[in-house]
Amino acid sequence: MQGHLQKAFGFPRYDTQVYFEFEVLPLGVLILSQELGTNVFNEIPLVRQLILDYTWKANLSVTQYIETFRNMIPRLLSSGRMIRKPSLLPPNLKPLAMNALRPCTAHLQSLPVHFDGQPKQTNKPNDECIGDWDDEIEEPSSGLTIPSPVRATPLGDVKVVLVDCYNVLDMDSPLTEALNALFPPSQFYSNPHNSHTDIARDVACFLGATINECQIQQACEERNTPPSLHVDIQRSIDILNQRGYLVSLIPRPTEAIQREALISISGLALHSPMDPRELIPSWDILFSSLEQLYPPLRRDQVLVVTSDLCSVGETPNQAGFPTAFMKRVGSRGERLSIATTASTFTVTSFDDLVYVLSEPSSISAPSEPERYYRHPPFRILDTWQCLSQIGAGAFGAVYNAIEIHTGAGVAIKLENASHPTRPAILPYESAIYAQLQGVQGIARVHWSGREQNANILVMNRLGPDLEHLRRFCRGSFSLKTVLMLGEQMLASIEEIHSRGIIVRDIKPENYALGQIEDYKVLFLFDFGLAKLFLNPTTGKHIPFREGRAGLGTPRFASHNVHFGLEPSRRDDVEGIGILLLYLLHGELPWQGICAPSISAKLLRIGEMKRGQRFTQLLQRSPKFFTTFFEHCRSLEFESKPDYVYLRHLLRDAMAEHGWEYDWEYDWWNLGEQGSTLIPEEYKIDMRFVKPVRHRQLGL
Ligand SMILES: Nc1ncnc2c1ncn2[C@@H]1O[C@H](COP(=O)(O)OP(=O)(O)OP(=O)(O)O)[C@@H](O)[C@H]1O
Repeated sequence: MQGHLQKAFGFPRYDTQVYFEFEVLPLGVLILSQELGTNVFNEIPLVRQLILDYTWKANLSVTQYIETFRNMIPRLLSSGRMIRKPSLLPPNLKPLAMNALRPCTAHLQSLPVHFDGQPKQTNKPNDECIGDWDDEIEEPSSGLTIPSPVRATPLGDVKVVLVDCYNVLDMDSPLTEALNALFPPSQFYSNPHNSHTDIARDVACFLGATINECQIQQACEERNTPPSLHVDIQRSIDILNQRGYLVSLIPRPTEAIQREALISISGLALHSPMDPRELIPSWDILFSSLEQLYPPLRRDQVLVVTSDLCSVGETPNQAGFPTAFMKRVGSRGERLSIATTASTFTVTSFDDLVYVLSEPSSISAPSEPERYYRHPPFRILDTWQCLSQIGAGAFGAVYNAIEIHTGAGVAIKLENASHPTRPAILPYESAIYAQLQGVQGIARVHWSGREQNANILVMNRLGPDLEHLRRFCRGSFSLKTVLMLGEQMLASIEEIHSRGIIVRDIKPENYALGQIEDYKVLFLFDFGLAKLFLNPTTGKHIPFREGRAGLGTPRFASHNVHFGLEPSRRDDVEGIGILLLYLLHGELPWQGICAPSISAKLLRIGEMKRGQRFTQLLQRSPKFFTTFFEHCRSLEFESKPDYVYLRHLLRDAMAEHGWEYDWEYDWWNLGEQGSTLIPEEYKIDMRFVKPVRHRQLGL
């Protein structure tokens, strides 16, 4: 998030203590922050970025309002027409937010990683079958489907229709009139598409401020205009009553005058078992009061109709109620209808609702919020907002997300936890990550677990991967960059091996640079094929086996793997050697060869790696590569590679050319204007990144 903002606006980098709280609430309140309280207008770029990322079109207009409203503020303040109010965020949200943020890595650490491969589970993958043993780029798998958390509830049993009062009343009408009286339209705002009253109202909500509420109220009272009812409400309530439904209200903060309007609706049961100042209803309290009034009552007999399905607090779905998400088409209410969680169905008016209740079979297509859940934006555990998809792998998808309460950028890997044919890999990968936490060059894991029907892994967001960068650097890297990268790869693989894990899938797509302060550090990710090579109890090495199916990516696999030998540490190290050759030359001799079948092709590549073509490749590469591969290929199956020796080879090559390990890769400092070859989407404004002294890799 921070990098993103820096990139987009040259926005100053925030220290980690600063955090933003934002939530889209029905009133259009967008962002509330303790830190922002006194200087909110400087944060407009932030808000705009949030809105862009959220892609909730509805709120784009709110930003426009804010920007326009800025100009009004000094006048309003000096005229005494505006006062500041404390945050509108209900206090009960804060503990919730903080709980969600509690670091969960402790839990991760306790996850068992089973000896010799994948975790013991019923749909346990066989490592023979999960191999990515195909050099071709595959189409991403057919998309992730995360079933709705609540099964479409048969509505035949519904007895109570619990309606959000914002769906009943046109809350805008009196305020619009009052504000019109207070601020003549021509005075502040000239955009014909938005009235100044909209601006004032929305920005007041946004700021947690009130535009001289007394005056507005006075103006409302003078006109004696309670909010009008949405046109379809009375007729629909009458029909529902006739059909035996009880129509009741979800209590919301309503002014006396609004309550008056509500009372005027015949057939609407008015009772407020909760404190109406609570923005988020407590469903338990609400239900128990309904239960007392209309016993016996089950939760699936209470249909909640709301235009606010933000996943703040417990959602009605989670509380066990069937839910109708009401998105009024063509009204201001449509703009403010927000759903980040699933509902049982969606309606656009009370007429629709009446129809659906009489014809429950008409609910066929999944409701809109379910689609939200599958396609960003959607939210996980009220803590991470998924903004866009950044990648898809064999297992599922990876999303670009932000941690809502800190603004930190994270990547979220998701897989369908109960795919009928595909085994679940992510819990296994999470356990591997847990084992590797703290290793330099391994992304920090924020949380992993299962939510609804998805396995989830939340980790630090990384920057461009090496394949991406190679293409941007015109196909290959300089020797100096290759050496610097190689040294980091060897340093991290040594630590990974020291924790009993072999990676078995070394490839440029699995190495990426970090972000923000780690922008020069190389990270290894994707441990879907990683494996424990030491038995954690006995410390014994996995047994040597032959006739194994291929695993990993053939282009970078060691020659042994092509001939069916069980991979071990030596194969990871050889994979790094092959990867370095690839980065240096931009290609490998076995790319694009033809063979009658895949197995013939794999055998052919293996032969090339053992034969003349490999020797020729080494001959046209710097000398140290020959020594590097001699060492790798002299290792026994269980031998520990001499990482220090290999790194010395790279260091010596650097020294030979008089280069220092200065972390200045090819993609930095090119050209006189300091232009870089970093892919556009990863560019960061270096003015806002503290100078980082990366720790020299010790030998
Ligand atoms: N921490 C991260 N930060 C940023 N992007 C990431 C992160 N993790 C994964 N990605 C992106 O998601 C893509 C897929 O992730 P990953 O490689 O872990 O999945 P996979 O299914 O194992 O992939 P493959 O099948 O290609 O091996 C990556 O290529 C990368 O672009």
